[in-house]
Amino acid sequence: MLASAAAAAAVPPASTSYSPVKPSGSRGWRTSRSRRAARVEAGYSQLEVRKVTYRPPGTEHNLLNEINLSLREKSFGLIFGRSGSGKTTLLQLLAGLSEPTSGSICIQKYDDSGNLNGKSEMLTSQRVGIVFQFPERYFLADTVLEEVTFGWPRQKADLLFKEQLALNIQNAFNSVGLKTISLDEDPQSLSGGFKRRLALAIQLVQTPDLLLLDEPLAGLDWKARADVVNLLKDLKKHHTILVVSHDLRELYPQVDRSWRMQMGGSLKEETLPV
Ligand SMILES: Nc1ncnc2c1ncn2[C@@H]1O[C@H](COP(=O)(O)OP(=O)(O)OP(=O)(O)O)[C@@H](O)[C@H]1O
Repeated sequence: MLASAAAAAAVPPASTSYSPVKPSGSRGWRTSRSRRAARVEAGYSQLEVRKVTYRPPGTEHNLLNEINLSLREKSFGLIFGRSGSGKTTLLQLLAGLSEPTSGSICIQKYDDSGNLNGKSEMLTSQRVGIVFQFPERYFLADTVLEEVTFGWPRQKADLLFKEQLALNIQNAFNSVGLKTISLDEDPQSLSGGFKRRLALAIQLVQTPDLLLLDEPLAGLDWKARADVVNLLKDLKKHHTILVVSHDLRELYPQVDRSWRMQMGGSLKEETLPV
């Protein structure tokens, strides 16, 4: 079954319907204003991490210390640094998997002149998609469709909701270049590059505003690496992407801003040493 043709037909039956779509009021970098108003509004939004410190519960040392970072929408940020410096820990905070000990993570709107436009909004986990290192190791389902919808809360859904879900699947598969694969295929039978595409699609179905990727090229052969880099180049046109990686040279052309995570958990903006 082709993804583009099959998405609607493949939507789960009513008895096991899914709820992947976030409440409309909290979606997008948009503020709480109406969608129509947002469309005519100029300006831009950016992710702002302000003085974030993190100390795991029950421990005595901070893993992250007063982290500041801002990333404008539809741009590509990269965090690099030595192993164990705290890069993944920061991604986990941004994804809402753990909470900062102090500081805030929010979205701030600006007008065209760079002046604040309204209050900042806390970044909620529903607005973030995260792809962990070696995501294919966590594939559990027997088919691509089940993998994409796996873990979604199950509840009664109306036809409109199902149509939206089918559309989200179709859009996600189109944007990662998977529109020709069969939704019945075993995810483990896909090539290395296609598995990474699938992992991205799984996140994109939920229409996140911020996409976090931990070592997206790790473990891939040269061809698949080039494939994923090209994909990220395309995704950047419509998404805000923050990557943690040691593969600086390959990602360099896509990078708008970069930071070095230093041992001791402080972050410093720095151009890539390539
Ligand atoms: N909950 C925790 N409690 C105590 N220490 C932790 C906890 N989580 C992570 N650490 C430690 O924090 C440090 C930072 O880990 P993290 O995985 O964020 O580093 P990293 O920069 O992403 O490393 P790598 O490049 O190897 O992936 C490590 O020494 C790790 O063992």
